[in-house]
Amino acid sequence: MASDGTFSDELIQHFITSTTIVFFFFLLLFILKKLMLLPNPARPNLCGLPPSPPALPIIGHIHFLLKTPSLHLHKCFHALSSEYGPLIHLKFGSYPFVLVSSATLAAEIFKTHDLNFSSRPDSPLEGRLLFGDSGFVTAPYGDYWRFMKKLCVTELLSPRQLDRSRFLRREELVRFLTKLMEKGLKREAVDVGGELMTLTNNTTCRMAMSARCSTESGNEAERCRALIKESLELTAKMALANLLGPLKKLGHLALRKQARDVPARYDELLEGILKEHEERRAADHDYVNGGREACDLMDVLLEVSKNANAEMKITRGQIKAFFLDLFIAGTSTTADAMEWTMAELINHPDAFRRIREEINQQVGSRLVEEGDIPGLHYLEAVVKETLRLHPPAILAPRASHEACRIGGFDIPKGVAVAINIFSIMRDPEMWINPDEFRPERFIEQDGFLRGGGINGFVPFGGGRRKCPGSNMAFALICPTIAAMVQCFDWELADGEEMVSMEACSGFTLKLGKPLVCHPTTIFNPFPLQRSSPDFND
Ligand code: HEM
Repeated sequence: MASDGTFSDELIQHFITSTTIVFFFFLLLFILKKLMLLPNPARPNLCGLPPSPPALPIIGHIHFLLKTPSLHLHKCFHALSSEYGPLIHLKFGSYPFVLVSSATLAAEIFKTHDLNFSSRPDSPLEGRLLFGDSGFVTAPYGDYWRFMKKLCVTELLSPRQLDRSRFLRREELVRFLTKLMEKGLKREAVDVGGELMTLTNNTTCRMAMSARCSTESGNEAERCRALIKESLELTAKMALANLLGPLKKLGHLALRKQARDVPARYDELLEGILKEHEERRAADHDYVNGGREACDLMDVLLEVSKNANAEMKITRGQIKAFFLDLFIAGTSTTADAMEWTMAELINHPDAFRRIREEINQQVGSRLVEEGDIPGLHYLEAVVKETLRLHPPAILAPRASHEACRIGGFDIPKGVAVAINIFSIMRDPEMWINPDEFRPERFIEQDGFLRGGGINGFVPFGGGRRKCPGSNMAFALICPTIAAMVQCFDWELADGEEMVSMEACSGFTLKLGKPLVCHPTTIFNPFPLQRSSPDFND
C-alpha cells in the first residue's frame, strides 16, 4: 500500500473508471437490445414471426456469417436452417428477413400464396441502383411487370424467338470450339469459366442487340460486359453499406461518384445501340412496311414501344433497364452453370463417358446440334443434377403483399422472404443422399427423364416470378456441354486428378478455384476450316 495515499487514490480512480466503462458498455448493450425490440414504423412488425437464432446488437445475425469458413453465404444459411429449422427469421445488420429452406414451405409460397409473394423486397442489394424503378427484375407486381412478363413469355424469350436465333448460337459455339482446338494444338491452358463467359456474353449480346465482342460494331459487347461487372461490384459495395444501418449514409457518400458514373456510361452505350437500331429500321423499307420480322430483342422492344395499339407504352429508360436485367440475370448464371457441369464431369469420368456414348449413338459423326438435345436424356440429367447441387442463384427474394400464415407461423405484411434454393435442393426429406452427384435420379427406369418436374427442383425459382430465361439457359448450356464432351478430352492444368468443388463467397454460387484445363481434340467436325473467324475475342 502507498504511504502517501497517492497510489491508493490512483487505484480508486482506476477502479471507478474501469467500472464506469464496464457499466456503460452493458448499459449500451441493454439500450441497443431494447431499441432493436421496439417496433419501427418504417419496417414490418416482427411480432409473430417464425423463431429466430440468438442475435447480437447492431449486427443481428451477421456473426453466424463471420463464423462460416470463407464467409460463404449459402453455407451459413444451410447451417442455420439445419440447426434452427426450415423457417426462421433473421436480421443481417439493419435488414430483417425470413429464410425458407424446405421444399414443402417453398411450395406454399410458389403455389398456395403465389400472388401474395409476387413482388421483390426492397433489397439490401440496391437492385434499383442504375435505372431507378424502370427495371423488370425488381419491378413490383403490377401492370408494368405483367406486361413485360407476357412479352418475355410470348416474344422475347419464347421458343419461337429462340428458334429464330438458333443459327447465331451455333455460329458462336463453332467459334468457341475452334478457339479451344487452336489452344489445344498449342498445348495452351484454357480458363474454362472465362471462355464460357465470353461465349455466353457474345451469344446474349447478339441475341439481344446484334452486338458482339471485337467486331466492326465497336466492341459493344465487351463494353457492356465490363460495365455490368462494374455495376455488380458497385451493387455489392452498396449492399455492404446498406447493412451498416445508421452509418449507411457515410458508405453511400463514399460511393457517390461511382454511382453517378456507371449508370451514365451504361446509358450512353445503350443509347448509341438504340439509335443504330432505329436508323436501320428507318432505312429498311421491308421492315417499315411490315415485310420483315424483327430480328433481335431490341427490334422487338422498339416495335412494341412504337406500337400505338400496344397495351402499354414502354419508355427508353425501361428498354435500357430491361437489357441490363437480362445481362445481370442471364449471363454469369448460365456460364457458371456450365463451368460447374464441366467440373462435375471431370470428377465423374463415368458420367462423361456415358454422355459421349449417348452422343455417338444418337448423333454419329457430325457436330451435335440443338435439335439433338431432346434425345440426349443422360446429358440433360447431368445438367439438372449440377443445377441441383450448385444452383448459380442461391436465393429467390420475395416480399409479402399481405399478412399470411406459412408453416403455421405468421408472416406480416411487407416482410422480406428469402427462399433458400441451395438448401431446398439438398433437403434430405426430398432427395436420397442429397450431397451425392447422381444424375440417374432424374431418369426413369425406362431411360426417359422424369416428367412433370420434380418437387424441390427449383434452380429457377417458382410461381409467377420464376425465371423466364430457363429455356434460353438450357438452349445455351446443353449444346455447349454436349460439344465439349463430344470434341475434347479434358485434363486439369495443375496436374490434379480432381477439381475442388468449393465455391467462392458471394450472392451467387461460383466455382472457387477457376477451372483451368488442357483440352485435347478427339473429334474435329470442321477439319477443312483452316482458320477460325476471330480468335482474339
Ligand atoms: C442457369 C441459368 C439461370 C439460373 C440458375 C437462373 C435463376 C433465376 C432465379 C432463381 C430467379 C428468381 C426466381 C424467383 O424469384 O422465383 C431468376 C429470375 C430471373 N431470371 Fe434467371 N436464371 C438463369 C438464366 C437466365 C437467363 C438466360 C435469363 C434471360 C436472358 C434470365 C432472366 C431472368 C429474369 C428476367 C428474372 C426476373 C424474373 C422476375 O422478376 O419476374 N435468367 N433467375
